[in-house]
Amino acid sequence: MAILGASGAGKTTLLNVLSARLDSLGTLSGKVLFMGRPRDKTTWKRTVAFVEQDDIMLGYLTVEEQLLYSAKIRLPSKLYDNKTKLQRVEDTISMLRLEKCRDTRIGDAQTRGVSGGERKRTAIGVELVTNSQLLLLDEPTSGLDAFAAHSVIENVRNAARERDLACVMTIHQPSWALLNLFDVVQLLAQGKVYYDGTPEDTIAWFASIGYEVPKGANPVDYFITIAENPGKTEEGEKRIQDLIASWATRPQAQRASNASEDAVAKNHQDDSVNREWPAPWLAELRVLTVRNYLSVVRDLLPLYASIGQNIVLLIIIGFAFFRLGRSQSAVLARIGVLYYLAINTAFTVLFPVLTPLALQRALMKRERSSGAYRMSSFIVAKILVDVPSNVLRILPFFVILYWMIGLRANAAAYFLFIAINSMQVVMAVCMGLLIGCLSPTIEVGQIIAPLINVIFLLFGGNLLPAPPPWFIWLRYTSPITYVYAALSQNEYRGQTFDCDVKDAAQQCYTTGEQVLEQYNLQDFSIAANVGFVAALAVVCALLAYVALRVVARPRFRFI
Ligand SMILES: Nc1ncnc2c1ncn2[C@@H]1O[C@H](COP(=O)(O)OP(=O)(O)OP(=O)(O)O)[C@@H](O)[C@H]1O
Repeated sequence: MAILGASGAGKTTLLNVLSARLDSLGTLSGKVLFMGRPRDKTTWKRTVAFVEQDDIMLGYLTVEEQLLYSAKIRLPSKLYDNKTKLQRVEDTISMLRLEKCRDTRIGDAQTRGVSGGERKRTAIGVELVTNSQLLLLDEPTSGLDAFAAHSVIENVRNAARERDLACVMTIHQPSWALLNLFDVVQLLAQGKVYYDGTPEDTIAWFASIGYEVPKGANPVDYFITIAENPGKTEEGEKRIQDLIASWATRPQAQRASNASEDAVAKNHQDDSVNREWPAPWLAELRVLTVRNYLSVVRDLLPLYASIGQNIVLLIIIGFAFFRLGRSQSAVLARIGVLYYLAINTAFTVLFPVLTPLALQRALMKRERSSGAYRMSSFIVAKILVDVPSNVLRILPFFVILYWMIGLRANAAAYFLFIAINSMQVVMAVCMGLLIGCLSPTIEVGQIIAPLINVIFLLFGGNLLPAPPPWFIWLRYTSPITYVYAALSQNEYRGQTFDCDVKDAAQQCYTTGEQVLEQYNLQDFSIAANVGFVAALAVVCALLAYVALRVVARPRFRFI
């Protein structure tokens, strides 16, 4: 079925009402029946598949992978084993004529991928591969040339027939030939119907109420134009109201008979399986983790940027603090570089976590509107990929810097130094997740993230002489406090320094313990400090989960 109408006629709104995904306010009235029955709120999101106008896809995945992952998580495992899921992907690829581009990546603004028509057919395939009974498509042909548009509609029609799928789509200015591919066409103006029947009958109906298609004109354009009133004239408004009224009061002969009870009963499928999550938690986790992992290994630009960043930092920090000795100036330089390391990790990890979250979060919301997977598997999959990838990305920096600066030449201290910094990476990943999940948009997150870091660095070191009492909690919630203290204890404990100052009034540190005492870095042991960072990371991850449930929860409205 095609829904046609001028811009603003209410086509998208109608699809949103049918899918129950309407997120605007306003009153809804009327009835929505599916196969003669009211929609079941518990199964509807998995009964309906919706290809929205702005399809959200991961550009680094191939066409086949998009379909495969959709099948793996959205096809109910109770009805489809792995082999039948793969078969369904194969069938969908051939139905949508995607064989030629199955191994091509979708692409994005930076990298060219499949053509516009192939991208749209893939977006349709992602929905078609599922176990839904109704397929809704919002302007699947927009932005496509006539040939691509024709092939999309033809493929969808054949697939819908083969899968016995009810299919409703809005479509913008189709050619007459294209319109005739549909079984039913519905014309809308001001949210109301002014024609609903077969495409062939349109010409006769409009002629019968005085709108003969002018010679040479595209009938579709003509039928839409007569229901437009761009100048907001009284005459135009009257014409639209007449068109709506003529259809509402049409003779009985023109009324389509409602589906008979028999047909309803025959078509009614047992959809109790749609009440449950389609796949087990671990299967969801596996697919989402692999999908995230591929984003890291296929899009290498952030990795190259990070290698460049590490090289620049190594040159600057490594040579600025090169081979610190045992002099009094080296004692203070050590304190500076250890504090700097804690801050540097917090900043360099936050943004690589936040940036991809924008697309991932939008896609997750869309996929969860179809009841695809649990929120918990999304968060865990994100942590499972972001933590090791960020640790590995920064590890060479710590490994080399340690020796360049000439920190304590002791294997245990060296590995502990790497472990403490790695724990700080874990913390920064979880904090990035929390900020990304809490912010209404990722752009807002990118403003909040440095602000939070600046507050933490201010209260997490020795910058403030004594934090005001009502801000003391910031000192204990700042991960920098614990990382800085742990790194310092690891470096200073048991060390001795030369007292090489000439001025007798100047303080001289001869042992590392004196430094730790002076800078108040011994409140907790190294193990306790690392434990606090780990606990903060867990709290951030849990809060991220709660925040995501609130911010990115798909909303449904039923009438
Ligand atoms: N049945 C209705 N009753 C009242 N308001 C409606 C109705 N349908 C749509 N609207 C309102 O009309 C506006 C346009 O609707 P919508 O975006 O659905 O139009 P459209 O036909 O999809 O337009 P376009 O082709 O430009 O995407 C929206 O503000 C929507 O809230």
